Amino acid sequence: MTVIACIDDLKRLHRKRAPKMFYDYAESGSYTEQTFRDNTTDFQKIRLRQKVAVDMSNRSVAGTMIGQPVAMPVALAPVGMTGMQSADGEIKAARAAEAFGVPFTLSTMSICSIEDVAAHTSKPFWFQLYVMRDEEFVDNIIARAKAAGCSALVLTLDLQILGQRHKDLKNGLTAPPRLTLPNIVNMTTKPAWCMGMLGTRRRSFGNIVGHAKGVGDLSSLTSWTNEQFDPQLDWGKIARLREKWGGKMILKGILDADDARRAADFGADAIIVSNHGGRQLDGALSSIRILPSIVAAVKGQTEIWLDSGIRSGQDILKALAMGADATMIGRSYIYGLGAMGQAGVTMALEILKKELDITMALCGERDVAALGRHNLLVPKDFEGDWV
Ligand SMILES: Cc1cc2nc3c(=O)[nH]c(=O)nc-3n(C[C@H](O)[C@H](O)[C@H](O)COP(=O)(O)O)c2cc1C
Ligand SMILES: O=C(O)C(=O)c1ccccc1
Repeated sequence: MTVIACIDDLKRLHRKRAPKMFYDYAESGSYTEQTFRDNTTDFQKIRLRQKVAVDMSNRSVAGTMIGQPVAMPVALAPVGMTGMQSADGEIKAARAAEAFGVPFTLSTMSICSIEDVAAHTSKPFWFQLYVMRDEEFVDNIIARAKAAGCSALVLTLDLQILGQRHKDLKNGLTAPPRLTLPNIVNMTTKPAWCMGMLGTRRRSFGNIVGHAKGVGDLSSLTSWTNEQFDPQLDWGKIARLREKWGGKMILKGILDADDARRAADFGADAIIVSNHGGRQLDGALSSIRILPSIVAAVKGQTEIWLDSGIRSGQDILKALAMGADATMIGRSYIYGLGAMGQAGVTMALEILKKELDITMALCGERDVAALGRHNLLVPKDFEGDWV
């Protein structure tokens, strides 16, 4: 029996158990992967201030996100093709999140459809929207998310055109996912994954097949995305989308203080400081490094959440202490899913919560709401002197 102690252990198992093309898809950053690497290494540059001889009983890591109670300030970020990491992956992840008490976000590019996930969960989840050129499709998917009872719309703004990930190109990753011979050969070495996939009919984009124009065409992820996604998305369109949706709206992919101000003035219920896990603009700063400038610009006007690079409870604590109101995780739960299905997602959440709680105690804090810069040792030049 392998003991799973940390997220990295789940990552190793994910790599072993899922087909190379899908593990690579999850583990990729765009181009040189500089931003992808910075996301994790920048967290490591921040250190923690130990405090002793303070009462550490009765601790709580619970909080709220857009008014909804959460077991810890962590939500599952939208991840496309989750259902290729493990059969029916979106349903498994949503169920694990629901049982744990944290929000789940379903991607537009999911394998299980909105209706599939709604049928297999009992609490509302959030829906992430990618704005397509086909307006009828967009209207329709918003209506479907409403009908399924989704309690927030997460509008992603940083991927109207796809940053190239070299591994996907080399592995021949297509949209929707189809198998080439080398990929089939690799899959024969992943028997549990194959059994899972043979046991489900959910193997294509569940929200899209039969809904979006041209979706039947088999092309690379890059060309397909660029054909489907609306390159004209701007603040005017965002306002019209909010009218159509009529509920809570979260803007994802903010990485600039001026954009954050614009989003706050717009009245976003939350913004997600994110570089898409290093998968889009290679060369952008890590989320944790840009966070202080965004906190300075809009703290208190809208909730500020952060994702990109969180791999431990210590990282969550650092993000909160740097001024984020909450966090999101992508790969940290995807590794769990690829390693052990629903139980692996639960395990990832348990690991993060335990790490967050213990680290908080060692910092002399009893409540995540009390975390702040006083808990951190940040190098003087951390934010950098960029001009
Ligand atoms: C495999 C993969 C697929 C993703 N798909 C989507 C998506 O469909 N929609 C979206 O808004 N973000 C997507 N993201 C970005 C995540 O929501 C999130 O911003 C990112 O994973 C955070 O970085 P982390 O993986 O280091 O936690 C994806 C990320 C990964 C790793
Ligand atoms: O891979 C991604 O990061 C992503 O968001 C995406 C983009 C196009 C299709 C599927 C997922």
